[in-house]
Amino acid sequence: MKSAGPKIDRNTIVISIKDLQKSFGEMNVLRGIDLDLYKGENVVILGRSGSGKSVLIKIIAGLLKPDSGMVKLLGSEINNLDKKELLALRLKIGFSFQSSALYDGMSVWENLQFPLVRNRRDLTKKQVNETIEQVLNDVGLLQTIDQMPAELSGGQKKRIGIARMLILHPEIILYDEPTGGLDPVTCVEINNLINKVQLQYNTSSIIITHDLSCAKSTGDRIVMLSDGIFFRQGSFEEVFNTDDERVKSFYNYYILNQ
Ligand SMILES: Nc1ncnc2c1ncn2[C@@H]1O[C@H](COP(=O)(O)OP(=O)(O)OP(=O)(O)O)[C@@H](O)[C@H]1O
Repeated sequence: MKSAGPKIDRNTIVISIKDLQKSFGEMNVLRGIDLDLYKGENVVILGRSGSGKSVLIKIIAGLLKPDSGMVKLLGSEINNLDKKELLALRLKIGFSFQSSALYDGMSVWENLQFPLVRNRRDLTKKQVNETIEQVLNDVGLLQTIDQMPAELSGGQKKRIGIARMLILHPEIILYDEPTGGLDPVTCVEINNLINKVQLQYNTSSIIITHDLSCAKSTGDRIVMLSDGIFFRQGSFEEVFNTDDERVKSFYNYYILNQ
């Protein structure tokens, strides 16, 4: 069970998705997805490999076009925005990629400085340095400031990836398999960081994963994706306290693969 979380504002919807559909040829990957994400909430989308989680998050991020349906981010329907408006909106959305997506040829400081100065030309050198140090401190890795990505562990790279996203203070964060490829102890650290970010940066997040521990500790709400629809949702306990074979088989699959 997730420990005491933030106050969720159920009067403010930051992501609204209605009847979203996406096919590739004959394959109907998303067959009518509806979801409202409330301000301050972390929603975990759980689904087996190939269930369409990445396709969904790419559509929300505006990287992939749906066949039909609607996605509203912070009150704006993304299909109705021109390129400039979409870019401005994207600045309010943080993407935490599975791969961390750091620039290998740049130090940690440079990896953070690059997006910051590109988007905040108003900052002085001193403010840039202070902002970088603050965000590195928040993810617990100030000591890596001069290191290169190749010198970091997988968990540290994930943290720096999260720091690079946080440096622009996003309102919404999309996490793609945040604990993918990490050992169980490092997974717990990343889960704790996701919760800390939610509280400290007042973010609302969608977390896609097939890691039940991650879902349990970070999700204020869990939705389960299978056969192109969300077939079950609620707290972790509500979702898993069932005889539904699709839920039980997911659970068994997870336990077997630990
Ligand atoms: N650009 C594409 N062209 C054709 N098929 C695609 C494309 N992107 C995804 N698919 C298909 O859509 C289905 C869902 O893929 P997706 O990557 O969303 O799964 P996932 O739930 O994220 O899986 P995993 O947990 O393994 O990352 C898969 O069958 C995949 O092959």
